[in-house]
Amino acid sequence: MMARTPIITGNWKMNPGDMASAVQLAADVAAQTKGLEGVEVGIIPPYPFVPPVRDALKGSGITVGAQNAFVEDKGAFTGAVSTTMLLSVGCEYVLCGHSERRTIFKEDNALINSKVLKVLSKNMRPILCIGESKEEYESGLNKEVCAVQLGKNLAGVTAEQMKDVVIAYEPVWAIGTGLVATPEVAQSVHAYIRSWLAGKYGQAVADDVRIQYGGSVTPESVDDLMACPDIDGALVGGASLVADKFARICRFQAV
Ligand SMILES: O=C[C@H](O)COP(=O)(O)O
Repeated sequence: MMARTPIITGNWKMNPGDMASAVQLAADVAAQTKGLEGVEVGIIPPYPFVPPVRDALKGSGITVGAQNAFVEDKGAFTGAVSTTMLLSVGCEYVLCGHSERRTIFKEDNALINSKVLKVLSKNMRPILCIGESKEEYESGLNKEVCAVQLGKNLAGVTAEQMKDVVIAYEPVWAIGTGLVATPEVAQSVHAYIRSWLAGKYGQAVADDVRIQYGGSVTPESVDDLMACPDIDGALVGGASLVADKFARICRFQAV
């Protein structure tokens, strides 16, 4: 098994409110993570801010990704943005299946699967977000829900392609609520996800896939989460909008 390089990404969602603030935030994150080694740090801004954020991060080693992509390359698809366009402005990865896309924008598993395959076909990396709702969690169905999403969203993805896939386990009840999953709960689901991947692709492939945790990650919670053997990074929302908080998360101290 290769050592898995931890990956911390900041999903800015529909924030901050203007380009100047976005550039400032990116510059502050770059300054405050300077010299950091052994971890991949990424920022996932709204579409219009991708090129200026990319420029503000130049030389920092921080990568840039996109929050969404459409499955066609170009044409009459008003409001859509293609993977080709994202690649041309320097995006290295694309979030697929974020719960806000699943619920607010009604994306179903088949569409998410098409997006994962499209992103991979462009040699970009999908960050596939999965996770259960509060009701499903309370009914003890978290692993079953993840298994269904993995099966449907990774349909047609080969073992060879899995080296470019990052999975983000994001329990919906933990997103933006301050209710971070305990390290025990998160580790147990991450271990389950890895065993599911081993069942489909073999243990060697599963051992190399990075699995992020997402949902109310803060400087206070990151160290204990990152100390878990199957937690390989964090997908950070709210705390990624505050440079010193995000930088501290990137400097997690797993013991
Ligand atoms: O993509 C990020 C997640 O939705 C987590 O968001 P949050 O850190 O604000 O809970």
